[in-house]
Amino acid sequence: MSLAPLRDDLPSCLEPYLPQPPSAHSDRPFVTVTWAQSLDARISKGPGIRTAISHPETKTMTHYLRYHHAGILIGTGTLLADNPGLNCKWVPQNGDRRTPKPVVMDLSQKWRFEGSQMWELYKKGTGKPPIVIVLGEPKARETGVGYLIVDDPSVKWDTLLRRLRSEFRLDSMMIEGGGRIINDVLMEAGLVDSIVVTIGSTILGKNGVEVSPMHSLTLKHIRWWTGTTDAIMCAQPDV
Ligand SMILES: NC(=O)C1=CN([C@@H]2O[C@H](COP(=O)(O)OP(=O)(O)OC[C@H]3O[C@@H](n4cnc5c(N)ncnc54)[C@H](O)[C@@H]3O)[C@@H](O)[C@H]2O)C=CC1
Ligand SMILES: Nc1nc(O)c(N)c(N[C@@H]2O[C@H](COP(=O)(O)O)[C@@H](O)[C@H]2O)n1
Repeated sequence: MSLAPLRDDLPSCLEPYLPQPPSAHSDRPFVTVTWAQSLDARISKGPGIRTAISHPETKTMTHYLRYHHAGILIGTGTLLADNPGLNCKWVPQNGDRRTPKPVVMDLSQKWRFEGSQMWELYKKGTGKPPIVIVLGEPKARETGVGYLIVDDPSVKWDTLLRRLRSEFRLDSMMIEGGGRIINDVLMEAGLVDSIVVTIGSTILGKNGVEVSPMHSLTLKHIRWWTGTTDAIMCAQPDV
């Protein structure tokens, strides 16, 4: 799949929200939470249903964000439903290719790298093998895969992100979903640096997976971009 061109005005719009050099005062990565939602705040038609929301030009924006992050993290629901590639297909004019390290949650070890879309992209040389978050020792270690072993089935985001930085040197992390993960991390005070939301001109209905955290969240430094059919909102949590 080739990408639509990146719209000229997007880099300057996104620039203040891109990862900053690692802070000497923090030992967690720079964290961006990003997703594409419908007008009724749904990110898919239902659990386990891969749903296209973004217009090709906002899909390219997502790949531009992937270009600027060291890692990209998704939850088990998304991993099993979407079989995602999680690589970066956007290439700047100078040809400097970069792709993030996928980080996937698979606590109960149901997923295999071999045969997945990530594996296909890795074999083609256009994607990296993932870090898999597992509960307890991995049942089988797959070649190329890194394992982040947790001993508590309820993962603490702050601890997890710090470990991704200290053990795997990932100093910026893009969290793409799904619903449970986004709703959880948005509620963690001081954990999220930037929020980038694509709003598609579609309505997905009550059965859809919703982005709506437990409590309200105030945003600051808000910026909007409008495209052919979608809008993008960039912001920072006001904590
Ligand atoms: N439009 C968009 O931008 C995106 C849409 N999606 C869609 O979202 C849907 C999946 O969302 P969800 O079902 O909410 O799944 P999810 O991807 O958020 O994963 C939730 C699962 O991850 C595990 N998990 C999450 N937090 C955990 C924690 N703190 N400790 C331990 N385990 C934890 C649990 O197994 C939980 O059931 C799919 O339909 C997918 O297509 C996913 C990503 C982006
Ligand atoms: N930006 C965006 N727009 C949509 O309409 C989407 N459905 C998603 N989904 C996310 O992208 C992942 C798929 O990535 P690959 O194209 O396979 O690399 C999917 O797993 C969701 O995280 N994103």
